[in-house]
Amino acid sequence: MKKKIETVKTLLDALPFIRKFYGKTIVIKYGGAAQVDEKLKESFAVDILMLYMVGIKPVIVHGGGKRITEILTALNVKTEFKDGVRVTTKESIKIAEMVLSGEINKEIVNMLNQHGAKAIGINGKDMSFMKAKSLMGYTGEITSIDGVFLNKLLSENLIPVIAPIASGDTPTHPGYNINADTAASEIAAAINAKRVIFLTDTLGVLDKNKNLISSLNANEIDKLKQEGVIAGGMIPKVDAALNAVKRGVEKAHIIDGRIEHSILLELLTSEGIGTEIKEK
Ligand SMILES: Nc1ncnc2c1ncn2[C@@H]1O[C@H](COP(=O)(O)OP(=O)(O)O)[C@@H](O)[C@H]1O
Ligand SMILES: CC(=O)N[C@@H](CCC(=O)OP(=O)(O)O)C(=O)O
Repeated sequence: MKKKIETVKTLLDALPFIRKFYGKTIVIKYGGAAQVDEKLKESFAVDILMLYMVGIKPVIVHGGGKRITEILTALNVKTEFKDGVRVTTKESIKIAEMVLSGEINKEIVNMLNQHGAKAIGINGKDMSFMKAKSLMGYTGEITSIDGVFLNKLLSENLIPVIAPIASGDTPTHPGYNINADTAASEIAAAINAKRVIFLTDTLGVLDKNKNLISSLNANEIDKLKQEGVIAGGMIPKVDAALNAVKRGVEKAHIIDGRIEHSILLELLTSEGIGTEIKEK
């Protein structure tokens, strides 16, 4: 009996948070360790299901950079990054789409649906909901997102699982590869999400002594980038988080996907993990 009361108390502890987010949209960038470790994949699926079952509307935008690099390397195709963003060639866009929209997207969709959710996998070419122009070869810069379409999916109680490939502007264009952090941020802004959460493979943003920085603003980000403390894949992530809050998303967090149930810890408890990115 005592144990049962404890369970009920635990549930009640989450109530104020559930109330705060009920009916609200949360964009989750699914990347890093949580995307490759089997146990963490399961924990991710359960977290998303929990949000969905209590009436919160998750939207998943996933990465898969490591897997793309693995396949390109196996095929002897060289690949290059500039400031954490892949320079995509005519050859690599096809592989990127195959990996992101095929293998990874369907794995996530299947995992969620097997747990009892109603998830639907899409990329920007579906309904042409996300369009882009060239930034560097076939790496794209998003030009438009159809938020009405995404909201329609949400109103049907579906969980959109989005691969970061955008449609080009001609019938034969192979499309554009978009950095998944950037895509998550633009999508969160387009649908006026309440939160955007970036799951990654570090505690959050670390300082030069490798200590976690719990909160960062635009000026501090600039400084850390100039000093080279924020580098590589963390550059598009902090830029994306900052862009989201500038465009009206209430809060943006970069959190550690290596922690089991990190999403629930962040949203449904007073713990607050990782780094919050603020405008000022
Ligand atoms: N200041 C920093 N704090 C934390 N990680 C950083 C920092 N600067 C660079 N990084 C690197 O950024 C990586 C996260 O970016 P990335 O590999 O693209 O992750 P993801 O797959 O989650 O998008 C970290 O694993 C780390 O190597
Ligand atoms: C243009 C660009 O950088 N596209 C990324 C898309 C996948 C991604 O962003 O994956 P992570 O989130 O796992 O890094 C890439 O090709 O790696």
